[in-house]
Amino acid sequence: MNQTSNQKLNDKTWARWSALFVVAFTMMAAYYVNDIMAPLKSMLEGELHWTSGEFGFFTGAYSFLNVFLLMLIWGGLILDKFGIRFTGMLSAILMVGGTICEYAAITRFGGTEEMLFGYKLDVFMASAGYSVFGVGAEVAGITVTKIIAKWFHGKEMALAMGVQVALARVGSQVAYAVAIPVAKNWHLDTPLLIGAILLVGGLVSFLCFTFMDRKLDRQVTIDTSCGDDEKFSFKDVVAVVSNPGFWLIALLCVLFYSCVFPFQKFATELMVTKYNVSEDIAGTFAGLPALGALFLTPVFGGMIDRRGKAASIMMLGAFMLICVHAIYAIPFIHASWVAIILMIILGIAFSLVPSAMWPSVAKIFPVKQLGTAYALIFFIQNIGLWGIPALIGSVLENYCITGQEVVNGKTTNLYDYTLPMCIFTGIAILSLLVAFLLKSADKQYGYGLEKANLKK
Ligand SMILES: C[C@H](N)C(=O)N[C@@H](CCCCN)C(=O)O
Repeated sequence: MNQTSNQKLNDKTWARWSALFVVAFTMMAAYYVNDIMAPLKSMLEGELHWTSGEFGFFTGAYSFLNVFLLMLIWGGLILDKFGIRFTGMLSAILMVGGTICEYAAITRFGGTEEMLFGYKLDVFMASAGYSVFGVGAEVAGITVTKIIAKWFHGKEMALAMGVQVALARVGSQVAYAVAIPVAKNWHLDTPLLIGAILLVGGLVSFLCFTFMDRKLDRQVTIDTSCGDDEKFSFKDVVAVVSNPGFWLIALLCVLFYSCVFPFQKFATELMVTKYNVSEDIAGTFAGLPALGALFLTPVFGGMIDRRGKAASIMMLGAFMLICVHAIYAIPFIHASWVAIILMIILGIAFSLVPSAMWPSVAKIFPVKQLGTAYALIFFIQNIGLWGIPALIGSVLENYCITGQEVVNGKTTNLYDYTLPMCIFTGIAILSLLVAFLLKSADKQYGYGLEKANLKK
């Protein structure tokens, strides 16, 4: 009896997993909206006359405010000052607001010739909305990591983090699979409208979480060690950036993710133009890495927990990435089955590296510096997520147009993707080099990355 009354809400399995699924739904909606415009690149070009450069600018806008206004750093500070409930709600509101702005840009001003600050009004406004959404999505990302740390402290924390990332991948995969069919059957803006509705659902679901979390806080003194330890402080910033492991993980993170997320944004068009995949299913192909990662991330996470070898696995993932991008770059291979197999291999790499990388952060830094480390790594990662799409879009527009085609009265460009794929291959080679340096640093500084997480 006494034992039951001392039990905190997160001691109950059903309660902590319900809390996880509730916040994971918000993140799933966020990942859907993050990826929903990518498969529509050619339609944006045909219907709204967006160039590849404009598409790249729009795609990179996700990270613009995070990088140039340091929003991830402020987000970290707000998270520590005002807590997970306030910050989570704030980020969900930013995601909804940004998406509504993006939707209004496309519906109200789509295809306009009006200019603002040297950009077409619709491109500028959609990018501004996507940028605000990006702040919400990234801050929500660190907030959810902290929520899991609080609710699963001393429990199945790694599994919970793996399940949350896996569920987020469902959002991505659905976005890639449905965007073109939905846009063709209804309107170009319908997939985004669905995203806005999902995000409102995500906001409501986060609101439900706040009630659960308030109840948890009201119960017998919750072990606050995790909350206090994760506070963002400038002393911790200095400690984190003085650690060589930080720079290697952050570099690997920016290089690896720059080869995956930005590549996926252009992959639908690559499938159609180079591998003659039908437009209706090209998005599903582009989303395959997310689908693979959905199943494999928890599996590889469990393997690494038991057997270790995280540094070697990051090297293997980076090597697989080089092979995938290098084969995509070969100009004379046009078989669609090759494209599918490469996407599956990319999915395996996309499961291997994150399931080894994120828990490694927890091995390199003490708990009190973890929140700071994650915020700074996300910040550096966002530099790549901003710069690489803009670079690829501009390269496509300036060097890769090979002709034009008219489909249903709408003119779109044809592109040769050899040069962009060579750029992705180059970045992947750098990521392997950094993964190798990380493995050497692990030997030198004894981070224990190759050791199993679970004690036998
Ligand atoms: C894009 C975002 N900054 C990111 O890196 N997301 C990761 C998951 C991070 C989980 C950290 N606990 C992803 O692989 O989607």
